[in-house]
Amino acid sequence: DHHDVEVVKDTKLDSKLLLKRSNFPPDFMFGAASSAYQIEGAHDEGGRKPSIWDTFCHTYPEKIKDHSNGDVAIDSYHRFKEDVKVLKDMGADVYRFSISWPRILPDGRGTPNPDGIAYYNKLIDELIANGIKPFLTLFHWDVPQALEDEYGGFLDRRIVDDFEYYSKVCFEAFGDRVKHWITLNEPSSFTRSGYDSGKNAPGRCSNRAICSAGDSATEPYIVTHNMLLAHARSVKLYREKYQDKQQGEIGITLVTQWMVPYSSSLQDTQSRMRSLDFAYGWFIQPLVHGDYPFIMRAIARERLPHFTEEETDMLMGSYDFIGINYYTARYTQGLPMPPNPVPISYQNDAYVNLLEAKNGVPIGEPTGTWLYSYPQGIHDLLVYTKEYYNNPKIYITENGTCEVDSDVPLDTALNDQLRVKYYKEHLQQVHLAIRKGVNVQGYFCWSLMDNFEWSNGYTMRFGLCYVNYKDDLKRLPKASHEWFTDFLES
Ligand SMILES: OC[C@@H]1[C@@H](O)[C@H](O)[C@@H](O)c2nnnn21
Repeated sequence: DHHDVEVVKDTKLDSKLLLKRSNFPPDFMFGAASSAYQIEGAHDEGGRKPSIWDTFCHTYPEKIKDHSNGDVAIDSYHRFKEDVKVLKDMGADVYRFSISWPRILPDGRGTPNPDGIAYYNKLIDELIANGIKPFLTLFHWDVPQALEDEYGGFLDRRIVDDFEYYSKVCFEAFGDRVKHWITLNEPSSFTRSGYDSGKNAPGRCSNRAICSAGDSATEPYIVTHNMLLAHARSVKLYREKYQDKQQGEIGITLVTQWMVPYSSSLQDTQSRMRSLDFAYGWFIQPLVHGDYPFIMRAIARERLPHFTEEETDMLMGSYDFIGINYYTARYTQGLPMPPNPVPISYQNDAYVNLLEAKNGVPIGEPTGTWLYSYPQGIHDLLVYTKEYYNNPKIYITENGTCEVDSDVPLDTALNDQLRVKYYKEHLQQVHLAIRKGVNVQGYFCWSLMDNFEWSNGYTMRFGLCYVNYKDDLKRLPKASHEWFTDFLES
């Protein structure tokens, strides 16, 4: 009756009004995220030696859309004080950034580089002096080239010891002031793009037209196994040697697109779960329940490594929080599985078509890139994680959208109303998930500034701030930066 309609209307209206910072839990942390190779530059300064991304961009410039690289990036190595001021003026509580492993340990191991330690100490001290808590990612894809040369990086079990030592150096150097640690950023993206499709460093895959070496049917599973073990050893070290004294927390950042069945057919609904298991369960299932998803064991069989009992004990529960990166969604269409499947690739093992549109209608608001805005997906992924994976403490360690770089006038480029809309709609969905009991305690925009977008170079802009690549990398706030500043005061 009339009253009910009013209630429904008010509730709907309410969700719009609710979007105030003060309607999030009082200790909920808001901020922005970045990563070393994408922002620092100074690729051969201060003792830093190449990572696999330096090598990848210099060796295969044609694999980067604009043939660019991170040699200079947005020069945050020299401008970090300016970056911190942008965060401070915005009212950010936290800033997530990553440490460049080959800046701390130029040869991947051995004596720490004092200039590298000094740089991150200056950045951490600048953040704390401005009342901003640092969230540190130890690994955001930049494997030291020295370790890639010596034993193939994450393809070899030896990297577990080297990653543990690198973690130790960072816990020792920064742990007195850094209370939030993330071991790995998106191991699935690193594995899939580096060893299955080959489109990112180190550029390995089965297709010899794209990659000079690699095996998409086996290497993704080996690399992921070593990444999970490296993560678990780093957490074990922190808990045994540093956590009591330093009182910090440690976790991992995972990512998945949200998956929506293309139709209500059994084949498509099953393919939705299979896609989530292959993309997300590959990591969160071992971390929470101690082994890979059953469907992966059933399909990948002998190509999927096993954990020893000791490794399972070390892995299960090896997180104080789960970081979740969310951007977009896909429709899933199940593919028939042949009676005697021939191993081709990790991607093929999932027997799914991921589709960006249905009957010509995109799954979400398009951006001209792989990213379609599907706000409900962040809510669904959060509720799914709560229900299937023991209701962990969660930080949204990345969420954001992009525009394709173009020659539009500067004031047009700065008026990023699509990003304002994206943040409003996704924050509303995060708030709804919190109201449903999901234990989300922080949210990081990707990204603070436009920066080097991996194989898309500088052609995709994700920043709350515009970086003028044609005018000394000047930082200019976009409309979304203004909106977020107002939101953080609301
Ligand atoms: O593509 C935009 C961003 C990258 O810039 C980040 O480095 C990466 O962690 C990520 N994962 N998903 N989306 N992203």
